[in-house]
Amino acid sequence: MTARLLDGKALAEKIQDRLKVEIAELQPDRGRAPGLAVLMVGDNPASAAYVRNKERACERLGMVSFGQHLPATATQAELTAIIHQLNADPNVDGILVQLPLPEGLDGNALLLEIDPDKDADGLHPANLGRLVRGEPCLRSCTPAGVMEILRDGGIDPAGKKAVVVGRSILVGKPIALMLLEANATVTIAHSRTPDLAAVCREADILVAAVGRPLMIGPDYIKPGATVIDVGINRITDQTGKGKLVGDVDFDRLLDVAGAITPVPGGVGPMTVTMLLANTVESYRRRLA
Ligand SMILES: Nc1nc(=O)c2c([nH]1)NC[C@@H]1CN(c3ccc(C(=O)N[C@@H](CCC(=O)O)C(=O)O)cc3)C=[N+]21
Repeated sequence: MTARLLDGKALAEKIQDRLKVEIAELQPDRGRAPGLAVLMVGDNPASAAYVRNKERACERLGMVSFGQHLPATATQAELTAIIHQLNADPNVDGILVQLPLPEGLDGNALLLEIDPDKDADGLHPANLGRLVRGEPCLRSCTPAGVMEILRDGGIDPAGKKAVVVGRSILVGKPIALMLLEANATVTIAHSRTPDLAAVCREADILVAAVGRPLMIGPDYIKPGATVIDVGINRITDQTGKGKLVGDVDFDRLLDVAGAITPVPGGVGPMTVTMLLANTVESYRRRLA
C-alpha cells in the first residue's frame, strides 16, 4: 500500500485562485481592495522570508499589503500605537504581528490590542473564545488549513478517532476544537503522555504538531490512517545540506499511512492561504 498524498500546495493554489476571482467580483462595489497589514519587527531572516511570501501572495490576488517593518529597537508603546492606527484605518481588513518578536517585546500584549475583527491570524483571545463556543469567527490559520486539507481530501472526521500531538495555542488546542466540531472523538496527547506511540496508533486521523523533526515513525501509525504533519523543522542532513522536514518520518510512513501530507508542500502553504482567506472574509464583512 502506498499512502495517498494530500497536496497542500496544490490546494493552496486552487483556493488562492478562487480568492482572486472573489476579490475581483467584490471590488467594484467597494472601490478599494482588501488590505492586509503585516507588522514585522527586527530582522529574523526566516520571518523576513515569510513576510515576503505573504506580501507577494497579496499582490498576486489583488490585495493591498501594508508592510510595517520596524527595527528591533522599537518599543512596546510604538508598536501599540501602530496597531491602534491600523485598527482605525478603513483600508485595513487584516492585521498580523509576525512572530517571534525580538527579546523584550511582549507579543501576547500586542495581540490583545488588535481589533478582533481584523485579527487575520485568528489568535486574539476573543476569536479563540468564539471558537470554543462554536461561533463564527476569524479562525487560526494553521488549524483552519488542516481542516481544508481534510475536506478537500474527502476525509470526514465525523465518528473517527483523532489524536492531536501537541497542545500549543497556535495549533494543538484549536485544531482539537475544530476536529471536535466536525464530530471526531478527539484526544490531545503531548510530551507527558505515557506510551505516546500506543495512543497515536488508535488514531484514524493523526495530527502531529510538536516541533520535533521526524519524531513520528511507523510504530505510531494505525495502518491506513490519515497523517497530517504540521511540523516545519530546518535540519542539516548527512551531507551538511540544510533541509526542511516535518514532525513525521514521511518516507517510512508511506507504506503504512492511508493518506499523508508532505513537508514542504503540505500544511505550510495552507497557513498562508488561510491568512489571505481570513482577510478577504473580514473585508466581506466590512462591505456588508
Ligand atoms: N503572526 C504569525 N503568523 C504566522 O502564521 C506565523 C508567524 N507569525 N511566524 C512564523 C510562523 C511560521 N509560518 C509558516 C507559514 C508557512 C510556511 C510555508 O509555507 N512553508 C513551506 C516551505 C517554505 C520554505 O521552503 O521555507 C512549506 O511548508 O511548503 C512555513 C511557516 C507562519 N507563521
